[in-house]
Amino acid sequence: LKYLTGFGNEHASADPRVPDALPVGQNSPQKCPHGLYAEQLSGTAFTAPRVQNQRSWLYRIRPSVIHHPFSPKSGTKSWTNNFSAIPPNPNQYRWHPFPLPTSEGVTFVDNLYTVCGGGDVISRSGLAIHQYSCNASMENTAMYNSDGDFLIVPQQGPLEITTEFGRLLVDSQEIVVIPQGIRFSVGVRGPSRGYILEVYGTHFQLPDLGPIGANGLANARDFETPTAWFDDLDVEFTIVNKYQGAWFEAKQGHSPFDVVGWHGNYCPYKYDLRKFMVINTVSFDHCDPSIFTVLTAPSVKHGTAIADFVIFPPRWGCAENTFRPPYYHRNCMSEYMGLIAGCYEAKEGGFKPGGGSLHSMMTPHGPDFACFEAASNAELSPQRVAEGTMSFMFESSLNMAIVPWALEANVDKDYYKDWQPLKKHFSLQK
Ligand SMILES: O=C(O)Cc1cc(O)ccc1O
Ligand SMILES: [Fe+2]
Repeated sequence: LKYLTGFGNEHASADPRVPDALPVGQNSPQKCPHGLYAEQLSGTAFTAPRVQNQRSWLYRIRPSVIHHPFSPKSGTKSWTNNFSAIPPNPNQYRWHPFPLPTSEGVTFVDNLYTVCGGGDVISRSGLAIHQYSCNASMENTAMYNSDGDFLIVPQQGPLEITTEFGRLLVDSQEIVVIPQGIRFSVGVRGPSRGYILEVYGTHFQLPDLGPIGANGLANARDFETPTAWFDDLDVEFTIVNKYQGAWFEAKQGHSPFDVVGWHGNYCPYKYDLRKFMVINTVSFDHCDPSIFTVLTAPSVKHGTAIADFVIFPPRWGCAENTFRPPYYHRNCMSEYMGLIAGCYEAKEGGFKPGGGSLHSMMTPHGPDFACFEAASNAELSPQRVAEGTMSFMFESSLNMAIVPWALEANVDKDYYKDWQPLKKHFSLQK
């Protein structure tokens, strides 16, 4: 697969079978090349400031409008975007790895599972955190989200994603962003599992680098957008739509992946987390995890995100006279964590790949007992931190509610015991 590189670029792409598919010098000629239809997909208000404005023009065999009416889709009982009526729960939560399907033929769209979230889709500000697990490819089915953007983090199994903009292969240790409204279909090669961060009313952007300078963290050139690819299939297709947190489906007589060429800056993209340029202390103390921000979905309050996507990649630890793992802390933000591979530096046990944890607003957390004792007594030579690891955090300025089913299923009921053995080391003698 070929990709176009760069974050937020104004791209143009035509399927190599029809290299002159794009109109020249204008978006909407009286007749488009090759009898294609022009269709604009807007990702921001028409009048959004130029630096934020996002839209793409799609040149397709048929416009998206040719479909039958939507009716409610069944089988989505573990999904919600409505967090307003859920009883609050301030406890530390940890979940065992999310189970893989136990029967055959389970597709991505069939097995989506909400864990927690906050804000709301109607007033267009908020987030939701979900998991998926599946073992079959979506056939003649496409989905799109009217409510917001999906940032998908595969933990096990590569995803073969077909979109209106072309095809992407997204393996574990990579992430993909499918912005609001873009139709896509997910293929898998076997049992597959991962996490989804959904944000509404905002889009992901690269964080400012401030004094770091012009380079570093996730470099813009490492983001990859698909190149145009179309199929011309006159077969029955199901279009699945999530709208105001509810799932619908509609039939149409052709493939929605019929975009022969497109141009614009509103498109899906993927990023390989192993390309992240890690910045950290070379003197002393533990830096705040904001140094590991890959993407941020800003709120209207500057510097305060609806959600940050933060990773903890392998790196060197060399801080002197320092307790090197994460500090104990209480945060005015909500922190959901997941583990893609390996072991997380603040936990010696219990937190497993495919699992998750939530430390809600002001809920205390930090290294478990074994981690504290080991790191307090470790020799402070330069050390690789957690070779082969990749964990992440979805950090939000919103207060999140845990959905009722995630308070029951898969919960590690012993999580609080991680900290109970922490000893009193205090002594009046220095
Ligand atoms: O809670 C966590 O493990 C995430 C985290 C990591 C870190 O290095 C500093 C603060 C923080 O919240
Ligand atoms: Fe934390």
